[in-house]
Formats: sequence, structure tokens, C-alpha cells
Amino acid sequence: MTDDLHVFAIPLRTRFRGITVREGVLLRGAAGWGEWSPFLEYDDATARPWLACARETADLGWPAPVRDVVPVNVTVPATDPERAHAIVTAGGCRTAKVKVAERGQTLAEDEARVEAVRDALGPDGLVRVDANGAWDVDEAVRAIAALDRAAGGLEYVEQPVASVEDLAVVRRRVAVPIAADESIRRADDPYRVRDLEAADIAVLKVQPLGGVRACLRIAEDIGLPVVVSSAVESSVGIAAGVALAAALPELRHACGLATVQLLTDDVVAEPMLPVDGMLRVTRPEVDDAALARLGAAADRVAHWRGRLASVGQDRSS
Ligand SMILES: O=C(O)CCC(=O)c1ccccc1C(=O)O
Ligand SMILES: [Mg+2]
Repeated sequence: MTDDLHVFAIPLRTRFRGITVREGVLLRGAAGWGEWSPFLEYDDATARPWLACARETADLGWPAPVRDVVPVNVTVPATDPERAHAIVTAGGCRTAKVKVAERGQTLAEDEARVEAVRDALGPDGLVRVDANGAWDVDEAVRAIAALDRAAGGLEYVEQPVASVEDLAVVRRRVAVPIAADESIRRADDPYRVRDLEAADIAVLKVQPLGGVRACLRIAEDIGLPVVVSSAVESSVGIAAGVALAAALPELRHACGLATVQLLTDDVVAEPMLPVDGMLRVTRPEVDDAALARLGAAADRVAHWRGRLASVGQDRSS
């Protein structure tokens, strides 16, 4: 193994998006370390923009920031109300994003989680929910009304339904603002959201959308307020999202970049954790001791090397 590629495996505190360990690759270039951590089930074409993001970070670095802190939300997995309450209290953020519509769970469970989150935040915090496209149109209309009530007012609902056409329909049937996530990062044409007036807010993630510069272009062209969100990266990947949030001309909403809290460990000495709901705009140093501690098993390293060779040109040899 050379020093220019490192495969990490970090256990999560709470199961999230069906995973319990976050794996990824750190690549080193002239500008420092970049993170490449596409989810395991993604095919090569889907994982390719994620690699462009890692290479931008490693080879080029980022455009200049226009702010030195970024407000963030605490991310609440689809867990029980007691745990949700504790996560919000420990998170120290004034905005919470609550995962809802998890497979196998009921709307009543979502309502109880959202109520617990409101209780933990107090009346002046902001509550947003993310359904990851799990509802159909009628379910969404009903669930959004119920969760808006449970929350005592929602800031917005993220990707209530899967298709951009349905998103446009739901947006016309509810009063709660709509944010588009998968309709941007997994779409052939992210601008359909704009053209169909399907959302009030654009969620941008730097890895799936090909890096900070690519996202700045989308932000400019899509004409919607932006929320920068993570893909549950290590602090190396989170720093790229923070660089985007820091370079946006306007930032009206808290970003979903506080997800290092979901991990049990990190590859840097000073993790990208919020203080008083804010992340500092910095590029953290990778820590050799952490790399050694979090190095993946040999079979996983082989897996990621093979994947890197297939998705891009393997620069480690
Ligand atoms: O936005 C956040 O608060 C955290 C990031 C997040 O929810 C997420 C993380 C990994 C994959 C998908 C998503 C998502 O927004 O749907
Ligand atoms: Mg989302």
C-alpha cells in the first residue's frame, strides 16, 4: 500500500440509511486529502461524480469562502422518541432534521419522534423532516399535515415523494415548503426541479454532484435557496461540503453537515463538530494515528482498490 490511498471503516452510533459502518477511501494529492465514499450499492456511473469531488479536494482545493462559520442542523435518524430527544439535546443545534417514513415504521412513530424533537428544541427551534421519497402523493399530503401538527410547524419537508413530477403535485397541495434532494442528486437533469417549480429549496451534496465547483454552478442556475447536506462522510468529506456552504453567495438555511455526530470516530484530530450550531470553515488535518486505528480490513481494502480502478484511473500504482 502506498501513502496516497487509505481505506477507512468507521462504525456508526445509530443505524442510518441501512448502514452501521461507514467505509470510504482517502486520496492524497497536491492540495491534501480528499474523500471518496460512494455507497456500496452504487454502480460505477453513480460513483463517478463522487470521485470527481474527491479529486477536486485532493488536487485543486476549493474556491474562496465568503463566511467563516456555517449554521447546521442536527440529524435525527429514524429512531425511538427517547433517543431522538437525547440526540437533539446533545447536538446543540437550533435546527433539527428528522428522518421519517422509514420502511417498517408507521406515521404514528414519525409523529412521536417529531414531537420529541420539538420538545427537545423548544418553541423557537426549527424542525425539518426528510422522507427520502418514500410516500406516494396522497400519503405525503396526509403525512405532511400530521407531522406539521406534531412539530408545531415544520420548516420544510425534504423529498416527500420520489419523482419530480409528484414533487410538483405535492408542492401544490400542501402549505409546508418542499426541498428537493434525490430529485437533484440522482436525476439525469437536476434543473427539472426548477422548470416544474417542484421545490422551494434545493438540497446539494458535494460528492454525488461532482464537487464544490459543480455545486456552485448548480446553485447559481437552479435559482432556489440552497441547503448543503452531507453523505455521512468523515470530516475530510464534510470539509468539502462546508467549503461549498462557505462559498455560496447566499445561505438562508442551516445545512445538513453535522453528521460526524453519527460516527463513533473520525480520521482527523479535530473533527468537524458544531459549536453552538455552527461549523467553523476549516480544512482539518488527517491524523496518522486515526488512520491506523480506522484502517479497513484487507479484504475491504482490496474491494475499494478494485472499485477505484473500475470507476476512475487508479493513481495509487
Ligand atoms: O441532511 C442531513 O442532515 C444529513 C445527511 C442526510 O440526511 C443524508 C445522508 C446520507 C444519504 C442521504 C441523506 C439524505 O439527505 O437523504
Ligand atoms: Mg435527503
